[in-house]
Amino acid sequence: MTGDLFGLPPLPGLSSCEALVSAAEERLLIAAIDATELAPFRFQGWEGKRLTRSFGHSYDFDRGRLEVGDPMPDWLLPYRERMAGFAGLPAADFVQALLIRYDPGAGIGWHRDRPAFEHVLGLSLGAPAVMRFRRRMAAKFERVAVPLPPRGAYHLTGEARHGWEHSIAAMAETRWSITFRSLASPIGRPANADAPDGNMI
Ligand SMILES: O=C(O)CCC(=O)C(=O)O
Ligand SMILES: [Fe+2]
Repeated sequence: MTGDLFGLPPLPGLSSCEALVSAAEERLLIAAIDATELAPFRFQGWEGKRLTRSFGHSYDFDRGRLEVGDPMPDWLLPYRERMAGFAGLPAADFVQALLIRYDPGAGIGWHRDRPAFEHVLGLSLGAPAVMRFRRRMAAKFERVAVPLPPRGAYHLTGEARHGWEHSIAAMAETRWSITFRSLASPIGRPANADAPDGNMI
């Protein structure tokens, strides 16, 4: 575990870990994600290029509210345990799992994760990527770029989670990710607290 993000300027609230899973586990996880029915991310009638599937509590961007979907499959649970351990938090707090496949040309636009969630844990598989962070400071944006190496994990909380937007540029090669999120409060927040503040497409 490191807070220094491979030598880049630290972003308070962001910590990362270079190899949370082995190459063999990475292959199994990619196969398990590909064996799961994924669908293009939907946002208020728009379709994104990345393919996603969530389990447990999920935020429905079309309806603008938190919903409870299918339970997490068993193969995800040991990884939820390991990632929560890396963050020093109880695994059971992570009530949402999100699987994403970014094929070439797919990325994720500038956004903050929905306020219904608090801690965000991410695991990167496949092609390396860069997570870009920005926040508006007076007239210009302050920016930080954080490498997301395959098999590495990151934990977003505090300032990095709430004070900055993040995005991933369109991928040239396929990347898969697994994200676990905890709820901001035991019952989440009202849907009307969740007005979108970024382009999720
Ligand atoms: O793919 C990732 O690691 C990040 C995904 C993300 O930012 C999100 O789903 O909110
Ligand atoms: Fe995000």
